[in-house]
Amino acid sequence: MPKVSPLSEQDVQQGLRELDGWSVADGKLHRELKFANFVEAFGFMARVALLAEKMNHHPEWSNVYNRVTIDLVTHDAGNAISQRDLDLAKAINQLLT
Ligand SMILES: C[C@H](O)[C@H](O)[C@H]1CNC2=NC(N)=NC(=O)C2=N1
Repeated sequence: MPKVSPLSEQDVQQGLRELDGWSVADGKLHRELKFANFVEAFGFMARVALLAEKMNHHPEWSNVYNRVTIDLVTHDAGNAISQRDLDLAKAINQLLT
């Protein structure tokens, strides 16, 4: 039994409407970001890392020079998208404003 409820497809689509820059790819909330340089990209990642730790919800992500690719999925929901993913995506977007 998953410890966290997966969201319905409809709830995911509804959530996406309020999340600029995010899509669903391979069943995960997905966003690709490009920064001016590596320091900007890694600085962003450091801020997201603190946020993720505070929210106890952690991204799958990668960095190549000035690009950061983020995938959000909930392992405790059987690797489905849950409200925790929408909440983290929203908090990440707020960091970018
Ligand atoms: C024990 C701890 O609460 C869990 O392992 C948390 C930590 N971070 C997590 N992050 C993600 N992405 N999914 C989870 O299910 C999850 N679970």
